[in-house]
Amino acid sequence: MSQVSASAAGGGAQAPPLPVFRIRRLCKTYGAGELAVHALRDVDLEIGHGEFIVLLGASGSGKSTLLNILGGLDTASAGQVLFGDQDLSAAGEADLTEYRRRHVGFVFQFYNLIPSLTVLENVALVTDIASAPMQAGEAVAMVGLAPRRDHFPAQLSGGEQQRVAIARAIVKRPAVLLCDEPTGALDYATGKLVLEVIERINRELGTTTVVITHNAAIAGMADRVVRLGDGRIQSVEGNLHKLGPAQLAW
Ligand SMILES: Nc1ncnc2c1ncn2[C@@H]1O[C@H](COP(=O)(O)OP(=O)(O)OP(=O)(O)O)[C@@H](O)[C@H]1O
Repeated sequence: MSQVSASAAGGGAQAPPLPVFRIRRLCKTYGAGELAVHALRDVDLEIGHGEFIVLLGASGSGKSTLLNILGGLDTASAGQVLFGDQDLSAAGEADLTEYRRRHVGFVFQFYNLIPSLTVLENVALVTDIASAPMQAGEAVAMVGLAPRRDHFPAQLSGGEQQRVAIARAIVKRPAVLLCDEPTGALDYATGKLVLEVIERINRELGTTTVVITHNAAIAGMADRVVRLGDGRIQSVEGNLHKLGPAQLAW
């Protein structure tokens, strides 16, 4: 995976980051015949190393489908998705499982923590299947929950549980962090705290990050904002001046 982990060697400050993902004419169709749903139609996109992408679009526009294909949870019907030099669109189930384990952290709207395990244990669980994880305690500290590491999920607020889910996603030092509505179940202030954690991980670990949201204000945090509509890319816009979560208002 040298193409993914390398920086833009010798490229100078203006060089664009090396692509982590190269998506070409990606199509995803669910079902067949009259019942066919064209969730993605000819999507072309490159996502650079360390980029923070916000994915916007109406309900049903294909955001989760794209994220799931990037994360190896779903497969393309046509077209190509390259992760570095690995062709995810040609990968079998075993290779996709290995890809997810090694390279991808997922954060969903609902936290899916194991209720009978403490914060630290929920995070440590993942380190067994990772090749070069950080210490579980380090990941818990990164999301600001060191004082709560021995608490159980039921003893935590929604935002704290989401931060545990983020610690679990990043403890294996994934190349890619994929977040599907990470603040969807949270109130304003808590949502901002969670966005701060995601932004910090992107900045400090250089983790390429894709965040799906219905909240257009979050777009201010992105390097680039990708809008989907009816399975197609409607626009891709760069932010010259990224905003921190504290500067966002909605
Ligand atoms: N497993 C599936 N079987 C059939 N159709 C599906 C399946 N998954 C998604 N779809 C359809 O594909 C289209 C895109 O769905 P997708 O979940 O990617 O949209 P989305 O933009 O993430 O929507 P939302 O914002 O509501 O989560 C929708 O029409 C959806 O109904």
